[in-house]
Amino acid sequence: MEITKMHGLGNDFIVIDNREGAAGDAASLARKLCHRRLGVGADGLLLLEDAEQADARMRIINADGSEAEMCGNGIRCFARYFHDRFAPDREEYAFATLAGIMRPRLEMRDGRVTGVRVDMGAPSFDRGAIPMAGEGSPLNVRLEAAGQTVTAHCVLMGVPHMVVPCDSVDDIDFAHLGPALEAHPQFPRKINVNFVELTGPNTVRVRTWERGAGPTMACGTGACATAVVLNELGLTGPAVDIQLEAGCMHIERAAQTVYMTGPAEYVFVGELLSK
Ligand SMILES: N[C@@H](CCC[C@H](N)C(=O)O)C(=O)O
Repeated sequence: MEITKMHGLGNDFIVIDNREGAAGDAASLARKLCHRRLGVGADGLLLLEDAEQADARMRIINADGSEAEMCGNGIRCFARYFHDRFAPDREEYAFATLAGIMRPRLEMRDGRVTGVRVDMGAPSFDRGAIPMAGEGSPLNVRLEAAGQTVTAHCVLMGVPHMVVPCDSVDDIDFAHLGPALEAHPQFPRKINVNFVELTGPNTVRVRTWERGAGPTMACGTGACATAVVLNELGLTGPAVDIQLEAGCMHIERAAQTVYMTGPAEYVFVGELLSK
């Protein structure tokens, strides 16, 4: 079976053409291949499947085998993969995901893909949609986790996200707070956790602890969630640069949607000898 390793700002994926069911039991394949020592190493699997009302379906299986509704960095990689293999004459695609249809557009220079801009759809502050137990606005929640009290702002951006502003993302107890908040009992389907630090009027550093994958180098839906929440709180304008260890993602909040722009890179194409 052919596998393609790709990444978006270090959030890494193994892409598999699963139109003929090559992946088999996707959860156990993800756990095996994503393992950093016993497998290839990745934050998740991206499976390409047929879709009726879109160019293709993208499924995202986290490293722990759980299936997520959407993946921002993943869809940029998926768009580049789809372009190179199936539709090199086009630059815009519609991909079905569990969070609805996503519309990436490739940015090209001299015939090369330099980035991908994606219409990520509308954020939701509906408690039931996130989903989140209790009452009141998800935009201002106090939570007890890992012996600390945390003020969090929650939003559904295809997948559930919590945004936790802090003075410095380097000084938080990431290793304990991340998993404790991810699995906090108030979130029945768990949640992605973004610790965010404003570094300028419209620039933000983000450290994400992902549901089903733990610490990742970047999170596309997390970057969108961060931009939406900070804008909603009046702390930034509608467009922000999200600063990550491996580079930058640009997020723009529009009236009914959010646009994410960032890179999508290949690591290698290889053959898996046994599942
Ligand atoms: N890395 C992703 C999000 C992947 C899904 C997430 N782990 C979840 O389970 O919600 C991104 O770039 O958006």
